[in-house]
Amino acid sequence: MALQTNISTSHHNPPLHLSHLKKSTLICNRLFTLFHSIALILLFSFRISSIFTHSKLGKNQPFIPHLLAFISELTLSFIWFLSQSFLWRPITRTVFPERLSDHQLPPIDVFICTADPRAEPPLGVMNTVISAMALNYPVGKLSVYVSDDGGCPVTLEAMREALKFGKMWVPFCNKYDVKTICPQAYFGGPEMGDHQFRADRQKIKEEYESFAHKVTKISESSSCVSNKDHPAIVEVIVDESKCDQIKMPLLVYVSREKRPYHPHHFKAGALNALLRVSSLISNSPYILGLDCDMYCNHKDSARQAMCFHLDPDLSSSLAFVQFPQTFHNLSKHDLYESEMRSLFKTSWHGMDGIKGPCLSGTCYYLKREPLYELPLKQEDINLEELKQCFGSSNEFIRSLYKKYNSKMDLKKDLFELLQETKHLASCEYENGTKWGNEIGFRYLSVTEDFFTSFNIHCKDWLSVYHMPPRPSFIGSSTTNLNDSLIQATRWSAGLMEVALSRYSPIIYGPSRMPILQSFCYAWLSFIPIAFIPLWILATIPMLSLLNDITIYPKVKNPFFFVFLFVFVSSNIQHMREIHSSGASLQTWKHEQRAWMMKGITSHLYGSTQAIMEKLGVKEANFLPTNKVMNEDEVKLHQMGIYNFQTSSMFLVPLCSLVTLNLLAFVVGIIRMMFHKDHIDEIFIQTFVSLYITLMGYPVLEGMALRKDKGRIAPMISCYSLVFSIIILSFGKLLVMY
Ligand SMILES: O=c1ccn([C@@H]2O[C@H](COP(=O)(O)OP(=O)(O)O[C@H]3O[C@H](CO)[C@@H](O)[C@H](O)[C@H]3O)[C@@H](O)[C@H]2O)c(=O)[nH]1
Ligand SMILES: [Mn+2]
Repeated sequence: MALQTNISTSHHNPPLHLSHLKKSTLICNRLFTLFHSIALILLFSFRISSIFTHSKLGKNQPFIPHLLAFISELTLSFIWFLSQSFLWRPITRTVFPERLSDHQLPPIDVFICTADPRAEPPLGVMNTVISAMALNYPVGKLSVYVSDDGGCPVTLEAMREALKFGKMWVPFCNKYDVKTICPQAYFGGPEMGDHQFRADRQKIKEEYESFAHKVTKISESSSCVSNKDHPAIVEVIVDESKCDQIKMPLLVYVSREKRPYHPHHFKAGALNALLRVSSLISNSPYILGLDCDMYCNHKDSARQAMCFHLDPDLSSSLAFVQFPQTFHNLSKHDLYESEMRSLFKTSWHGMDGIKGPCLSGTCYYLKREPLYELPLKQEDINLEELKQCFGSSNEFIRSLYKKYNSKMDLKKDLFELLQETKHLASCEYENGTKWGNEIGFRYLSVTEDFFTSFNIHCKDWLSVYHMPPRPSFIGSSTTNLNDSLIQATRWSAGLMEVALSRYSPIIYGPSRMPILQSFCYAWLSFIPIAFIPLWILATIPMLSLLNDITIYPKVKNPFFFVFLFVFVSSNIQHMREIHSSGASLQTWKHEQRAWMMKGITSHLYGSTQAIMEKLGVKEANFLPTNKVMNEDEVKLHQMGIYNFQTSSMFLVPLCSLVTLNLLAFVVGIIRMMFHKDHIDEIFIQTFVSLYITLMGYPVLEGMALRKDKGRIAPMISCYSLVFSIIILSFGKLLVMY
């Protein structure tokens, strides 16, 4: 297919990167937005007139159901409207890293966060560490920091082993130009090459196995647990067993001080401690942020990122280069939408065409500078003021104005330096400073990536999204309903914390960034409010049907086609998006289902959590997702069968709503059969119930047909029955108003 592309280049000669804009997609998107908007305006006009004339509708036409239906339509339209900003100007990019020479490359500090050795097995974390050390980058310009929020001695011990193994692994990767630089992933792949290579590969494989065995063994010990009460630990890992012939990136272990009752601000707190500690040790101007399960899968990602960071036209205003998150454990039926396709394959490209994608927590190359707001001119520098802002450490403040440290001074003052870093990683250090509020990663929300990113963009920084054909980073995604819903609840809470704060993008954004960009951020922060229309649509049409109330236009009414158009057009838009990101139509079904399931449960609970935090009745919480695989679970996941082993809090609403809609559908059909003249009136409502029943079919199957471990337990079905009765009695109230 011939693509009409608009290419814009950087002014480096020859260019370091190109960006492509597909004009045809752009025109198509905008026309679509136009037609859909017109349909929505017509739909509102129907609603408004039917609400205002409801008194004329007769005694069977109460007001509340119409009002609720209108609220659901308004909310959905609002979300839809904001989401159009992502389709305004999507772009893609190409880079030419071979045009950069080694001496140009700036130093990079890699930050790897881990929090819980039980949920995040140390062997997996070490694979990430090793893959980062094997990046194709000048050795002296790469430092790897591990933040261990678990404060676990096993992680430290594992790092010593990782450095030893790394000394064999990195030369092997260099010698054979190995692409998969994460050992675990590499040995899971095919083996190709000549005799010499096979022999070397076999040798290094044995070394890896022995390393993996050691780490697994120490991970089984009773000391492999989280410690929530300990002083700061900072250690530069050195390998004494071999002389220092093989140069390796600097490897540093950091576990900030933890005390019960002292708020530690989860991952953002860990990252800020790393920012300070690393500034005394290597102080590189760029940071590669990684979650502990996200290994480097492309040795050139750092060089690719530098194609943007070193472009003379872009450099001074570019805050970060974001790569997509990709996952090794997806199933071809992505039941729980763990792939986050819409974000990484659509939304981020869209934002990239405005002022850049949102920071995504991991897989980013971020400049240090946007996290600090420093007085740039020498005469503006006031030490006291700086201390109030950045804390009491003179050493740290000096680092702010210093170029990165070379390894030379490091050896000399290591002891003193480490003392100071412990002070920087202590609980007390941030007291009374601006850390987490105006500098560093922000604490307001448990989705620290989202909120920090919003702050950076508000200050007019740019970002870039780069999605090379070979994934640069690969991690593990959630593979069961329970983990997915818990994770979605945390995200919902985090996003709503921002949406409900004074930094709400819809209010705080427009004066500080292009309007379309603030719409993108607003859309992201308002994702959770989808619970409102979803709950309404799952209950009101169904209850109205059961209680003889008509809330949608009759088939003969011209507005019927407006509703039909809106429904069909929004789904076609979704399908078109899926198609253009290369996924199959199955994905449409799975994404619709996941959206409904998460909307009914996670978004509701997350929003409630955020509201309770706002009222001061509950504290924020960050439960790391589980990265340990269970064989039965993996099987179900690969076969595309839902695993309903989760709490009743999640299951009961789902079971009740699906069953009630099935009931309503049956009642609707019976009524249509016996009173042909009713078809006209109840057609849409019956259809809504059918649609929800079909979307919820796996739930019905889980309740009634399945016998395996992943089914829905009979006890849950009993609770659901009780809950359904409550909903039905609520329906009786509706009729009255
Ligand atoms: O108190 C904490 C909690 C978590 N983490 C680390 O944060 C990372 C992300 O946590 P994970 O449990 O994997 O959460 P996910 O939901 O998978 O993470 C997504 O969402 C987070 C925000 O909620 C972002 O920070 C992540 O980058 C993004 O991948 C992991 O490396 C954890 O070790 C900490 O360092 N300290
Ligand atoms: Mn994760």
